[in-house]
Amino acid sequence: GKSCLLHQFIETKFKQDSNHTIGVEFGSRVVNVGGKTVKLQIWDTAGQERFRSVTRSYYRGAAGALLVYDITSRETYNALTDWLTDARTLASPNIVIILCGNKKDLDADREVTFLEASRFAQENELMFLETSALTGENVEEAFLKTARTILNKIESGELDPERMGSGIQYGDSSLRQLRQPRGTTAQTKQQCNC
Ligand SMILES: Nc1nc2c(ncn2[C@@H]2O[C@H](COP(=O)(O)OP(=O)(O)OP(=O)(O)O)[C@@H](O)[C@H]2O)c(=O)[nH]1
Repeated sequence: GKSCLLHQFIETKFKQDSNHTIGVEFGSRVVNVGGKTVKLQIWDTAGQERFRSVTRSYYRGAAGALLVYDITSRETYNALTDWLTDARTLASPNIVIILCGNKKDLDADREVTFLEASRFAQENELMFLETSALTGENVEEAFLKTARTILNKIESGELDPERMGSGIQYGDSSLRQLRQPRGTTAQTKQQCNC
């Protein structure tokens, strides 16, 4: 459901006749997160094993990741451990990961319970949501939750955007003050206006 989730997030509609992704595709959307304008650049990687060597090169420099399985397929759930290992070893150790149990609309065909997956998420320090790329349920939330958590980590100093491979780039140099206390930022702005 990766391509359909990305399409739903960017176009706000369900992608009919989605084919297997060849290698990697790309999408971006500008969003507002906590009053800040953020451009999210998203890589949609192929899930098929034959593309693994290509997709592995795209982990580096990612600030966040959506780890997706299909709630109607235990096989996709069982594969999560391998995908998670790849994400943690190939991306930054600070990477923010949200687990998405997709195809929430197909509850009658469910093979993985919400409780089981939320336990897995908790054990592995992942955020967790069940989504539906078909109805759009929780899709925006999944991307925005990831963006908000990344931004919070910058504000708390846990994540340094200036570090090589952080996956974050300021669009405007004044935003570098993101890590300063709120009062300081306002004061600096005032000084600039003089
Ligand atoms: N019912 C339902 N079907 C979905 C949903 N999301 C995706 N699908 C279907 O699941 C199939 C695979 O979706 P994709 O988004 O192409 O999956 P993918 O993860 O990008 O696949 P790869 O590129 O091969 O890794 C397609 O037939 C979609 O129509 C959903 O939320 N609900």
